[in-house]
Amino acid sequence: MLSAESAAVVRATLPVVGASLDAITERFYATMFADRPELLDGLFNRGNQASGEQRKALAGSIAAFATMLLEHPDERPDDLLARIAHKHTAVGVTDDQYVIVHKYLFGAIAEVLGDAVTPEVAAAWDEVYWLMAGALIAMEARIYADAGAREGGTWRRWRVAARRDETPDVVSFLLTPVGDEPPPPALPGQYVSVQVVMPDGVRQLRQYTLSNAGGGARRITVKRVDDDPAGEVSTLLHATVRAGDELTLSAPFGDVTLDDSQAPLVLVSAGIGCTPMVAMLDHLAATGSGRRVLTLHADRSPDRHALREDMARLAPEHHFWYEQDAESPDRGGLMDLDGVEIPAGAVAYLCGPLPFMREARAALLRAGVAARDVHYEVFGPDLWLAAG
Ligand SMILES: NC(=O)C1=CN([C@@H]2O[C@H](COP(=O)(O)OP(=O)(O)OC[C@H]3O[C@@H](n4cnc5c(N)ncnc54)[C@H](O)[C@@H]3O)[C@@H](O)[C@H]2O)C=CC1
Repeated sequence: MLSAESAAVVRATLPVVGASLDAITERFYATMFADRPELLDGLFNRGNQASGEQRKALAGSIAAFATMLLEHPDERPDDLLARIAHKHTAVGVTDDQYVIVHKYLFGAIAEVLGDAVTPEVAAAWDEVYWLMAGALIAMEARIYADAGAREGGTWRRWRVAARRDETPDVVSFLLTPVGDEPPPPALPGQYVSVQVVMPDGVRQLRQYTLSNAGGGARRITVKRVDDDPAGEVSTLLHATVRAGDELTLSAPFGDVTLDDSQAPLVLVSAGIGCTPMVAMLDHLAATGSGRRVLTLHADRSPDRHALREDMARLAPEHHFWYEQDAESPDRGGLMDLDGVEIPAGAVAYLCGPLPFMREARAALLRAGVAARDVHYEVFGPDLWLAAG
């Protein structure tokens, strides 16, 4: 909880800090990477750096955290922090990196805001930073322990047992662990980081949701993204990885996982957002679940619908929408819940492009699903902006 003195200072300075956050975070990353270029090798996503997405995410998260501390001084936004903590553990963040970030972030604040940063102002924002960092460090320690791993050290090698081209731009890799050590368990809905060495020698990581229940062999399903620097890892995996190759994967992380109640489920996805849904369906089938599951998926066309056969086989009660080439009983156009009976008391999971998720969430709320029962995760660093 923020001290009363700091709360007053943070409240008074939030408008000016908030208005300068973009400049502050730009300066922060520039100075940190100039001094510590090794952080760009195997930790930060350079595509998101180039586009400014990471900067906006950091600025958004600080502003959101400070605002929540002021509005709800007795609560900690654990749900939002947990989302970040899982992403951090998936890339291997370690405690000491919070000290590095602190140094460059507060250097940037002093540089951008100049004389406005009195010792009182610096101390109050320092308290905000360490409240957030302390909560994340504690959560990350627990998540690493649950994954049976040392801090930052969940990487292990997996062999590509099979490569399957699903659609013109989506490929699945079926992976088996290298060595005898049993892999940490995966929950349906979780993702792994894949670490690759790019042609220029720099290591890059990306997260991919597991697209099967992940007993012995784990599957990831990757869409090629040609027109965005952040897509360089997916495109490299498509172009170069074949059966017999090895890949470096983190343990599975992510807190949007299938709940274990008996409430009816509604799985709502579009495009490559099919992956967690197929993992959940695979898990329900593997465990002989008797739960009612309604699966709804929208895509460009049947040919572009990755894992279409798996989804149809594992989801007896499903509706598919296609913008092109829809054939009955599938429907044409974008997803439209008119005429779809949503079971009472349902728990819903959403995954797909952000505008799709916004529409789908609103439609589910109109159909009577409680807001607390609609679960989703935004891929990439725009997490907080979407949450706010
Ligand atoms: N949870 C997340 O954050 C996810 C994010 N994405 C991101 O979204 C981007 C596009 O994903 P793709 O699989 O290529 O999707 P896509 O562009 O192929 O679209 C798939 C389907 O989503 C639906 N859709 C798209 N925009 C919509 C809108 N404004 N309103 C209603 N329905 C809409 C349409 O039915 C479309 O056929 C990717 O760059 C990916 O990173 C994708 C999946 C999950």
